[in-house]
Amino acid sequence: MAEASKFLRLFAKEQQHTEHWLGQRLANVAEELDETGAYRLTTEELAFGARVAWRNATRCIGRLYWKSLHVFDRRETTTAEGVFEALCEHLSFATNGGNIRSAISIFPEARRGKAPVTIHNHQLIRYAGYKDDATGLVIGDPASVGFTRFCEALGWKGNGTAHDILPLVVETAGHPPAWFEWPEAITLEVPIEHPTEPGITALGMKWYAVPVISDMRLEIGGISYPAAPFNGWYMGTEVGARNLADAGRYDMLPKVAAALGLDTAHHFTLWKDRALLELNTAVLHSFRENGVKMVDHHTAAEQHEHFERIECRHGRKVTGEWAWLIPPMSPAATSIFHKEYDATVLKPNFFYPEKEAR
Ligand code: HEM
Ligand SMILES: N=C(Nc1cccc(CNC[C@@H]2CCCN2)c1)c1cccs1
Repeated sequence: MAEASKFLRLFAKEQQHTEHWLGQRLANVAEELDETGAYRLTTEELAFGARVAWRNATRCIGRLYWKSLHVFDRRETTTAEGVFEALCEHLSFATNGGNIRSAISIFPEARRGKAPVTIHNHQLIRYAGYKDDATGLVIGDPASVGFTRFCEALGWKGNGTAHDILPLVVETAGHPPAWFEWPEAITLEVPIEHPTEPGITALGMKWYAVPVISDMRLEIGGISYPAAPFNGWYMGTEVGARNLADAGRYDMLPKVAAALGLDTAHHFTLWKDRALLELNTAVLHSFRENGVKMVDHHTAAEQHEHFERIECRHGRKVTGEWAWLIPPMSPAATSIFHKEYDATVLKPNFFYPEKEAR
């Protein structure tokens, strides 16, 4: 009841409900908890809770837009086919022809610690990774090798290319995991081209438009929603400085450096930094050319500053995790680097499944 009343007080305060309304709501919830050991949020309370969970996400640089999160209340959807259909609708709404809109789909809450719906994907759209155990070579995304093998064990078969989109794998109570191939029409991708270096374009890189995190648990007022996939748009460095650059991911820096004719024999030529810069330039250029929303890390940092000012103006303390808020490229060139952040984890919030300490 403590978590419930804390959340409902927050809801009443920020939505300007009267003391009378709060008294009534708390009495009803107390009765529901007494009778059934659980209580149910209204759709309005659920949507407010999901938006505040984003506002409280200490690692998120994109929180300025927390109020505009579109919430799909899918608490009545309990079949695998229903989940797939709901997520196709979510992806279409979010993609919006490239003018990406932030959204979350919230499936039924856990009951007695059991999840009625489990989504096994880390992200709804992600590339497969095929590892040859003999040579150790990987085709595709090395981060997906384990999940790719899981999908193959379920009967899924990819085309063995570096950009095979993995299926949705959803498990509902009492049934084995089911997999579903996403319809072509809703998996928008962007070919990565460099505005002036044809050698980089010739590398044939591409990335998907919409990141949808589908393996985090949403907690609101003591209720846990284990399946609550949410999407925003990408910050360019996520694709250009990590997914395509990391040695443990697509490891493209040596190839980009070769395309630029750089001297890679010594660190002091800063060839890695020059390759990173041109790769990230290509990523931002390509998303913009294709009309797919993406934010550069300087603009994102400014937007976070704006978020901080608004939160202070509303008398709310800003919480943040510095090491995650700073971008992986030129961090000290953004204002975030030169500030300290209170890493307190407020609720509602998003957690990794095991509710591990963060
Ligand atoms: C709208 C555009 C958005 C942008 C540009 C953005 C940007 C980011 C970035 C760059 C990260 C760090 C990710 C990493 O380093 O792997 C992050 C983390 C996070 N974001 Fe956002 N975000 C956006 C929207 C959202 C939305 C809509 C939600 C939820 C409703 C959200 C919740 C989170 C959470 C929970 C984390 C931490 C993830 C973790 O702990 O692994 N973000 N965001
Ligand atoms: N732009 C985004 N990026 C993002 C947000 C949260 C989590 C992640 C994935 N983070 C995990 C990876 C893998 C290790 C470090 N980063 C990406 C968004 C994804 C969904 C909504 S916004």
